[in-house]
Amino acid sequence: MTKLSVNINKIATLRNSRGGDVPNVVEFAKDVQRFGAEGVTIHPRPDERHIRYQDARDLKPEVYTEYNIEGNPIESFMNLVLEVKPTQVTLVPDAVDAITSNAGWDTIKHKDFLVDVIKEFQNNGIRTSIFVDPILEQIEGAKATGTDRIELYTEAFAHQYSLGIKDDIAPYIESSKLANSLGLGINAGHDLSLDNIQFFKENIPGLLEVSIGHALIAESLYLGIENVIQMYLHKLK
Ligand SMILES: CC(=O)[C@@H](O)[C@H](O)COP(=O)(O)O
Ligand SMILES: NCC(=O)COP(=O)(O)O
Repeated sequence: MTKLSVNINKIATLRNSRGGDVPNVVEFAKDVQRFGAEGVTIHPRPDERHIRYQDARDLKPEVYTEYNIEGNPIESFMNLVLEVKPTQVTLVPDAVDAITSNAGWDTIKHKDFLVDVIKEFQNNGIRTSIFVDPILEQIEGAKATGTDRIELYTEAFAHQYSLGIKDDIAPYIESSKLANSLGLGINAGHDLSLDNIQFFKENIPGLLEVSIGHALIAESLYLGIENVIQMYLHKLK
């Protein structure tokens, strides 16, 4: 069974665009769990352009499913995660000015750094996952860091799938088989959607969790807009 963790970054983006508290990210997190989501993911970035560090703290008492915090383990992020103690931390090597995550770790080059950081989180009872491209050497390198899980970076798969090219699932299948044989748990994320999720899930053995944000929020708008328009029209009669 694969758990769905809803990434609520985009709810914070919308809230921040008006400076108030609409939509409220904590209420949204409570709702997605009430509707069946099995986890809540946030990715606080250093510029706090969407999720703020204070959101991470405010969410803690309300996330009773899996709480997953993603980010680059710079000092401020590490302190935040060690304070909040989520279920899982997902380490992502993104640059401060990155528009969104755009690469997995080089687990070989950054092995010593990752070993130290991962140990620190695990010693505090926090499960670790590291964001990786579907490259066999990088999966072996991930194993050597001591991480509990990997998160497969699915942007390349999603892009090819949207063009009708399904063969690019192959490196993800090979990487998953290797991860399973090494005892690494497998998560996946980035640009997964209603369109591609079933194909991805059916092909990846041992997929434990997917975190989905951008497409899921856009799909919620598309699928919810008719209902809301009807409600306005009713009030305007
Ligand atoms: C690691 C990953 O793929 C997601 O966290 C994604 O990067 C979402 O972050 P943004 O919402 O800032 O694009
Ligand atoms: N880890 C991936 C994630 O949380 C959401 O990525 P996306 O669906 O916003 O691309």
